[in-house]
Parts: sequence; structure tokens; C-alpha cells
Amino acid sequence: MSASAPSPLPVPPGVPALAVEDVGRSFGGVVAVDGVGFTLRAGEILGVIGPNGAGKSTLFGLVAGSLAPDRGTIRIEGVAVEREGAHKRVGRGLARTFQIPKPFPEMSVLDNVVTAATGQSGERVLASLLAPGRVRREEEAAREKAYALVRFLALDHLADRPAKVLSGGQRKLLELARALMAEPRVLLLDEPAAGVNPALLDFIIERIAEINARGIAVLLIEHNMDMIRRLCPSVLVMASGRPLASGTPDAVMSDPRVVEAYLGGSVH
Ligand SMILES: Nc1ncnc2c1ncn2[C@@H]1O[C@H](COP(=O)(O)OP(=O)(O)OP(=O)(O)O)[C@@H](O)[C@H]1O
Repeated sequence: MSASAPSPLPVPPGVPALAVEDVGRSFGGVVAVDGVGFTLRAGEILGVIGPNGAGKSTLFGLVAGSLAPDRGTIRIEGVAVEREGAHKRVGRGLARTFQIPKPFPEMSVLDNVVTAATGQSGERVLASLLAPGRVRREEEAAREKAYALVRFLALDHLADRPAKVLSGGQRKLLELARALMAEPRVLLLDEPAAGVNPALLDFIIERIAEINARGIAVLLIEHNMDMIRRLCPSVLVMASGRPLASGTPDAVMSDPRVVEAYLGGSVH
């Protein structure tokens, strides 16, 4: 285990890191998520798979807080958060990556990671006027932490380069570093394998395993079954917004209902 990997705070015994119960969300007449639930404990990793349009991204948005559920509960370490916004949930220990990372292109790789923690709020500007020493020390600590993460994700040779020079796979690594800056105890990963070349894919899989091994609960939405098989002891299969099956990747992929869903029997 690398010394620079993040260490989560302990979760109270018996309380799941993330508990989702019977969530639902429609868009006009389209029922995107309908009665989905699962529990994720500290140190667990759960894959969510399903054909296009199954409702995976919507479920992800509901958990991350970018979408509000029509029904159901979402608890982070026992606290109901379904009415809270995404920012508040980050403060409760939840972080996410995006399917299509959008770093600040002209900003350096390192600064992209640093700003994931600090932002540029007016409150901060005021603090830097009132307590410049403290703010400077905090910023130095943030830069050190960001650099350790950049090294953990093998981007240190690019730390000072603008983010626009990164390849698609390197952007995924930067995205992961930005999410880890918040020291999450629950990490939501939205298709981390998409657009990543096979060599880098191995490295991303290794790093996700290492992050998870430190006790960070991971929810992984992914179409890449190689990544799912290598990382997830258990997966939830969604189809037409509903939970269709759960179990080991091999077990669910040989389930005739899942095969049918992927062949287009029950989803578009
Ligand atoms: N903002 C929206 N407005 C209207 N319909 C939406 C919206 N978001 C999702 N949907 C619909 O909800 C359903 C589920 O979509 P969602 O994107 O969650 O599926 P998905 O499993 O993530 O698909 P993919 O694997 O292609 O990303 C689809 O029928 C989709 O068209």
C-alpha cells in the first residue's frame, strides 16, 4: 500500500457507509429508476451494470445528489441525505467522478487537484484577508496532499503541465485524484474505464482496488466487464429502471434474464 493513499475515518460499527432503499425517479412519463436499493459497507465494492437506458446514470445522480429522488431513502453512514444537495453530501464523506471528466484545461494538473478541495469561494477570499498565515498554511498542506495523490496516480511527471495535454485515460486518473482530495469514505465511480487504453486500464483497476482496500466503499458503474470482474465480488444488474439480478459477475451474466435484457428483450 502506498503511503500516499488516503485513509478514511472509521465508520461506526454496524452502520453501512451507504444505504439506498426503494429509490425512484421519473422524467415526465419516463420511469428512469424504479424501486432500487442496496447496502454498501466500509471496504465493500459494488458494481452496477445494465444495458443502455437501464437507469444506472440516474441512480448515480440520485446517490450523488445531482438529482432528487421522487421516493426512497439514501443514507450516508446512517444519516438521511436524500433531500440534501451534492455539495452537502461531499461534506458527509461522499465523492464522485464523472463519466466525461472536465478538468480546467489551462490550469496545471496539480492545481486541478488542489482546487478540488478549496474551490474559490468568497468566504475563502475573506479568510485570506483576515487570517493570511492560516490560509497560507492550509494551502501548503493542500498542495502537499494534492501532490501525494498525483504521485499515487502516476501523474507526477505531468503535475506542472496544463490539464489539456492529458490523454483520455490520464483525465480519468486526474478525476480520481480530484475526488480523493475530499477524503471520501464512499466513492462513486461513473464509468472509469470508458475511453481508457488497455495498459492504463490495468493501472486504474489496481489503484481502485488499493483505494477500496483502505476501507473506502466504492460504487462502480461500468460497462467494461473485465473491470467489473476484477474489482467487484458482487454486482447489481438494472434493466428498465428496476433491479433485475444481483450476485457475482459470473453468476449474473449467465442468468437468462440478464442475457435477455442485454440482447434487447426488455430495454431499448
Ligand atoms: N434528464 C432526463 N430527461 C428525460 N429522460 C431521461 C433523463 N435522464 C434519463 N432519462 C431517461 O431515463 C432512462 C434511464 O436513463 P439512464 O441514463 O439513467 O440510463 P443508463 O443505464 O445510465 O444508460 P447508459 O448506459 O446509456 O448511460 C432512459 O430511458 C433515459 O432516456
